[in-house]
Amino acid sequence: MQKTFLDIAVGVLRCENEICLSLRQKHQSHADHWEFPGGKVEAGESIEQALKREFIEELGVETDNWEPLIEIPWHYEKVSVRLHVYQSYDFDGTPHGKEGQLVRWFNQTELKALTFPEANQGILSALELGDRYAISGKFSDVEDFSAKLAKVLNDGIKLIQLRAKGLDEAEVVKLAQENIDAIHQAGAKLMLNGTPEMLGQTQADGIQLASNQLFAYDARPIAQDKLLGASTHNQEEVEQALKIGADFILLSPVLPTATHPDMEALGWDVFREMVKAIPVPVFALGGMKAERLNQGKQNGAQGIAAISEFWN
Ligand SMILES: Nc1nc2c([nH]c(=O)n2[C@@H]2O[C@H](COP(=O)(O)OP(=O)(O)OP(=O)(O)O)[C@@H](O)[C@H]2O)c(=O)[nH]1
Repeated sequence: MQKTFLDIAVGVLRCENEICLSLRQKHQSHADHWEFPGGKVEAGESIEQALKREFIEELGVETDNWEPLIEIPWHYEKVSVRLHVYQSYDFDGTPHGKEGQLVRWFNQTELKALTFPEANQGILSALELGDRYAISGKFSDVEDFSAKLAKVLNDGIKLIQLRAKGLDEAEVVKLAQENIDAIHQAGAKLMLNGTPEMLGQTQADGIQLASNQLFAYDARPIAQDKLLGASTHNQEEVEQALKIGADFILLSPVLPTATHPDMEALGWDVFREMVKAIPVPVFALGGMKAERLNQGKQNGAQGIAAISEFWN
């Protein structure tokens, strides 16, 4: 039976590096869990109207300029919710708990140690990941790799996947270690296209599992404080990725691509419908150009991923 979702407007209110949270109260579901303020969207209301109303009612602040961050469908035992998560830096007044709830500002690192309702994992990932994901392409030698990487970092890209099909595992590990400081100094994160064992030998931030690796696991194969990316092409792979606790998903090919000419492109309509059912950030891959970023976001993507567009 198709379950109906309750539409919930959820607001990530930001001030410089900090985010405003409130603590759910004893009489509520998820008591003593932190949450991003918000609540049920009333009939006839837009998400933005619901957010403005909730922030006045619950926190006593006027807010404006809400921008979509991520949409999260989630089935709790007694209720199914669709969290429409928006963010804004624009508010007037000092947020305070008008309904007796504790309200506090936290920086992004502190968020990781807090207890949230389960559905919020995808919000935390969306806040952590940027909107461009660069995948390494061809390089002639180690110097060439570092030069191409420097350009990616200089372009402000914060998420990079080391994918080097011609190298063996030890060489990939070595390449990762040689470049990790430059990546971290630029405030970026490195994903290894490889195995959990390889991750353990480096200071990389996570692994990107290829679609055919996803089925080798029954549960999350790496620690919670590392990032698990999953590469997928269809519904079955997406479900497996979620089963093993992927923090984010790459879905491809969205558009026809020269690197995989044999694969039929999903197209934006199918991509958008699939993303609607996925509770973690999804990057669009396949035929992506920088100018497609907005189109990707309008179709529900966290952002776009590409090899040739970013690595040259
Ligand atoms: N505002 C907010 N709601 C969230 C978050 N995460 C999350 O799963 N939810 C869920 O979305 C619903 C929010 O609805 P609500 O805010 O109108 O409900 P409520 O406080 O009266 O709590 P209730 O669930 O006890 O009815 C709850 O089921 C809540 O657990 C979040 O970060 N912020």
